Amino acid sequence: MSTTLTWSNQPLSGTAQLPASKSESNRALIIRALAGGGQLDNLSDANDTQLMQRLLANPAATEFDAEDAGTVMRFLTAYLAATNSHGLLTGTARMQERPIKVLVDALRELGATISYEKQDGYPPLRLEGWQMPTTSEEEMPELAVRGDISSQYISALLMIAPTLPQGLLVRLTGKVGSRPYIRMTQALMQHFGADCRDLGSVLQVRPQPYHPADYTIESDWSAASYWYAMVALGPQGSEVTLPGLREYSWQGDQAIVGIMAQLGVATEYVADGVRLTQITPSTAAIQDFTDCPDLAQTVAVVAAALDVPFDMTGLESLRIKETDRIAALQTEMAKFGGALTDLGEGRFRVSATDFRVAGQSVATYHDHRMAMAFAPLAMRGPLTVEAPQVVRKSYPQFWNELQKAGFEVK
Ligand SMILES: O=C(O)C1=C[C@@H](OP(=O)(O)O)[C@@H](O)[C@H](O)C1
Ligand SMILES: C=C(OP(=O)(O)O)C(=O)O
Repeated sequence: MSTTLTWSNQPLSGTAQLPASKSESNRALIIRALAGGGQLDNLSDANDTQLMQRLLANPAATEFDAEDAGTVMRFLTAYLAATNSHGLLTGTARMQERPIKVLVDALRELGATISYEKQDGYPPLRLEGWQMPTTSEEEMPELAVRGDISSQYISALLMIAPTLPQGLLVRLTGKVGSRPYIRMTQALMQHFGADCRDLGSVLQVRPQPYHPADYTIESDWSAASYWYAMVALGPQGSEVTLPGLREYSWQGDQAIVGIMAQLGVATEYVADGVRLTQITPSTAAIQDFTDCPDLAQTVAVVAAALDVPFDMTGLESLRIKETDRIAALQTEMAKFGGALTDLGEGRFRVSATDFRVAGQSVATYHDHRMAMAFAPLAMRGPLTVEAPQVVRKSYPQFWNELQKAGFEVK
């Protein structure tokens, strides 16, 4: 299946609906389950969140399928271990290639019995209960956890920490990627009454139980990035309003505001969200994506289409996400005249030679962000997106919203 997109040549205008943040939603669901209650408003309709809800609703199951959802796989591993559950935790073929050893090693140190069903270090996992090691009464267990593969391991450990008899001290080692996601975890934990402290490379959680609390999930800043791209690439005068985004956000992908200011989009905070308008883009730019890896695809495509030479660093984690996002970007950008060149030492350069959108077909590699990052190119010419249903992972209404905004979606 594929979807063909065409744009009318009119400026983009109006209001677009975003999904709620899947990162906030999936944390709130885990923490609420540990807190024993609380009202969550505006939970995401993303498949990743619907899935988390279904799996948490049936804790006595013997098999849990996290599909392609990284947060579900990682957060549930810790949650099921800490709640002394027994069962198999599995996922898609790609999920079985996404590493989980750092988290499993940490949980084993804390007393969980977990084994690998297939390949060491990767799902599926067999969980066989939890036995706290006998340490002296007051001793807070301390774990050294590397931060350079996925922050989701650290978030997963932090969220279960208030339920451990002595709490937990996590000492982060190496380069720490996706740090804002760790801060979001701590913020939500605190909202539900946990005592967690950020001492730089040491994160401390005291054994103080969660209490039920209510929370309204913010809209998703990563999803907003695709509307930034449409304003950047749209005809002169394009603008859009995105409700549900907050000026003081827990989401690191709010970094899109500063990045897109360099690529021709101004952000104004309005009563209930943001309004995006066009401004003149920079002639060249550089950006570190260590804190906001999910924005990399959107930005690479826009920079190439605008022919703004753009240097990107901090892309290490992109190779182990829904697909190898570096390879996928390189292959698909080349179809239009764009390039993402590896300059070595972690630096990539986006460039373009006669960038043109003229009916090309974009492959999506089971990756929602490949579909959504390339779709805005349709503002510049007709475009086909293969396997368009991939967007359901984080933004099921994406194509409907494009249609409402004036795209022909066939
Ligand atoms: O904790 C989270 O909600 C997420 C953390 C990030 O992953 P990594 O920590 O693996 O970079 C991000 O890419 C993912 O989409 C969501
Ligand atoms: C990487 C992503 O998700 P996850 O790691 O949770 O599968 C994403 O949504 O871009």
